[in-house]
Amino acid sequence: MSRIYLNAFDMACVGHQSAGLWRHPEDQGHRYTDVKHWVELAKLLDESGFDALFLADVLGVYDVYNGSRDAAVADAAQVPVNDPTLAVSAMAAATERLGFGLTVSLTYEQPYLLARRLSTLDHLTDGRVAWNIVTSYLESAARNLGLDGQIPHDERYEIAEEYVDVCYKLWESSWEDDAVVRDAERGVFTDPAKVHDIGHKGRYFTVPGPHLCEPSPQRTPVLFQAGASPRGMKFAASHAEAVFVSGPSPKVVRKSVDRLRAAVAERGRDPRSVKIFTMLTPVVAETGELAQAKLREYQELVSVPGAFALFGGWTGVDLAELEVDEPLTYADSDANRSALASFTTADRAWTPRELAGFIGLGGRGPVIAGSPTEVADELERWVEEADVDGFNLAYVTTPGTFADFARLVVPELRRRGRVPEQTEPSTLRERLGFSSPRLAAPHPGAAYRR
Ligand SMILES: Cc1cc2nc3c(=O)[nH]c(=O)nc-3n(C[C@H](O)[C@H](O)[C@H](O)COP(=O)(O)O)c2cc1C
Repeated sequence: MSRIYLNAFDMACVGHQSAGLWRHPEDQGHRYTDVKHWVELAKLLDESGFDALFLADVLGVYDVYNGSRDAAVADAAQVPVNDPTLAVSAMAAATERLGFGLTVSLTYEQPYLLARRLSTLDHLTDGRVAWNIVTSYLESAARNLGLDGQIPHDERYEIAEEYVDVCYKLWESSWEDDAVVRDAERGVFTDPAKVHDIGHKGRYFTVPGPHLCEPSPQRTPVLFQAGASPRGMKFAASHAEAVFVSGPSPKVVRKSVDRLRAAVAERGRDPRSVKIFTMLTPVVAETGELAQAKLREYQELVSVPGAFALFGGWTGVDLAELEVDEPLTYADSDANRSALASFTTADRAWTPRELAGFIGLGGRGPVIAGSPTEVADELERWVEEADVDGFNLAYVTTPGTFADFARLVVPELRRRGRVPEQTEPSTLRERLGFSSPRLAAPHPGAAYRR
């Protein structure tokens, strides 16, 4: 019986994937500015057996729907949004096992800075950090970060290839393991002979010097990737140790998973070593009837404009320009291509009316409502049919969705041997099944190790 990995999927904002649900009396999303909110959530997840808290991020507002940001702003649809990385140290100090998957776009920040930030967090979390490598998708982000518009989709991945190369050099090869000697007698804290310049001069980046940080427990954080266009998948096949995908059905997700595992194998890596997570929103109660009643209550609070604002940002498609029963068509854009493909070419073309009923709760992934056994059955079906290793569980209300899942579904998954009893503290890489805290060959980053 294979293990099912569980991440809680959240964002440093009020409304993440379920637009309008901030109006639910139990929702605590508005406390995203309170560090205690994050610490309480981290403790809940840590104590109940979640593997990681996975935090999404965007660097712009969603302003495609109706050509305006008003719907997103009014509905708190991923705006206001704070920096996701800053509460992590506080959460790490209050937990021992929980990993932290941090989405940071590489499109608008120099690798030298990001490598330092992630090394710092790897130190402060005792090796429990993952970097979700994304290249962004919002025009509004590009414009506010000094560009006229987005860098073309595939070129962003070309930049990404060089970007991670710089990071590997900084993380893996700049400081030798025994560089820090702390020899008080000789007056040497770090042996200068064991700190090396990386001497990187490439097409996009120049970094002559050494990394600013001494080696952290994992050196390179666990590398997640999210982006499943053909170019995105090529990138993932080389670099990702874990991949985050999404889709409305196991059939749609399975297509991406098969392509991805085949591409990983082509690069000489074990396709099963790459852990694949898909997005899913659980609505669970003691009985199936209670769960269905809860679902109906949630559905009444969905904001369709808020949901369409999110969809517009993800895909670049303004649903206001379509008739309500007009099927969507696929066209390449500089937004998130796999998001649009999953509602057009991957299976069938959805209409705005259908999307309104689907993405309002749980965004681009499915909502599974039921009793603990029904939800566990569905998770097992997804694992089987989509061939995924785990889930990024999105919330309808926070922390309510996570607390219900922890109380009702985790014990059921444990009974089925899908989730282990509380494990010993370890690095996140080891928790995800790798034998060492460090990147393992044949990962390209491991080649830089001295
Ligand atoms: C499931 C999933 C989640 C994603 N989450 C984020 C995110 O939180 N922030 C972000 O900037 N991009 C995110 N992305 C998109 C990536 O930025 C990606 O590099 C870019 O949109 C191109 O995606 P594509 O290769 O699927 O076209 C996500 C993509 C997927 C498939």
